[in-house]
Amino acid sequence: MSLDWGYTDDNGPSTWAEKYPLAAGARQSPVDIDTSKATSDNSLVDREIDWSYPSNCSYRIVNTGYGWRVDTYGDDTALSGGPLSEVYKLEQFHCHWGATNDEGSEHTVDGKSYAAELHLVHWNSEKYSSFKEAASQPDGLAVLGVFMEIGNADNAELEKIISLIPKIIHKGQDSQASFDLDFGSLLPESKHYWTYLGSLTTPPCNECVIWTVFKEPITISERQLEVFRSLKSVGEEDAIEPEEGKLVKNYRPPLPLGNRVLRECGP
Ligand SMILES: CCCSc1c(F)c(F)c(S(=O)(=O)NC)c(F)c1F
Ligand SMILES: [Zn+2]
Repeated sequence: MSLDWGYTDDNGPSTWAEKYPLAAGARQSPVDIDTSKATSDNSLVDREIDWSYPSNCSYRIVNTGYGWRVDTYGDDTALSGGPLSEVYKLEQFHCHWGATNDEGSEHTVDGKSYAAELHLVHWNSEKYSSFKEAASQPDGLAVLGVFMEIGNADNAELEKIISLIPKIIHKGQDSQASFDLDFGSLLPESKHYWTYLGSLTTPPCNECVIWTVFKEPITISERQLEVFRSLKSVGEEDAIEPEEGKLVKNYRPPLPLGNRVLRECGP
């Protein structure tokens, strides 16, 4: 069964606008972060970006066919400050990666790619009554982007998620788990970031995201990244060869920033 969209030559990012016209919009993500174009904004410093996540929660991890996604039950989560005028709740987090370690992030910095990029997706629960409604509004979602670079050691917090991946190798499989997750360890120590107005980086590419991309990467080991690449984009019932259907990459290359403002907080 052919996918409506994906990351192969036949259905990849260059074809998305044929079925998802928003993908051709002027407020698309990701972008290349040209650091020479970033402008400092004291209002970002005055209202420090702040988050609160539970240390222990039950989560659902699912193979979407485009990667893994951890659904959080965001009642006692909160993201505020920085570029945000309201309080946002965490809906889910997921990751984008490439076939080799020299590609994989969606945002790039002065043309440099990282090996992967973690996205924590929040929705404006102060203004809107559901995630679905928020995803259709220009200030509906707030996504934290965290670059991931290869390190020698495993990332202990990510390992709690990665250990569940063998249970969701095929599209549509999911696993319920209750574990302590220190979200703080999934975010860099430095709160320095770039921010701009953008979109979902996957179809339907709604232009509903206030992006906050942290300057400091976190680390992931090569072994952990290989586990990501073992996920399959097809269901267990799809009879294919063992090496076929592997999700070796799921990133969208950068789109033009155009006349959008790119602001930064911190050097
Ligand atoms: C209607 C959206 C379904 S939830 C979702 C998602 F599945 C996704 F992949 C991204 S992303 O664009 O890839 N990363 C920021 C999102 F932002 C999301 F909100
Ligand atoms: Zn994403």
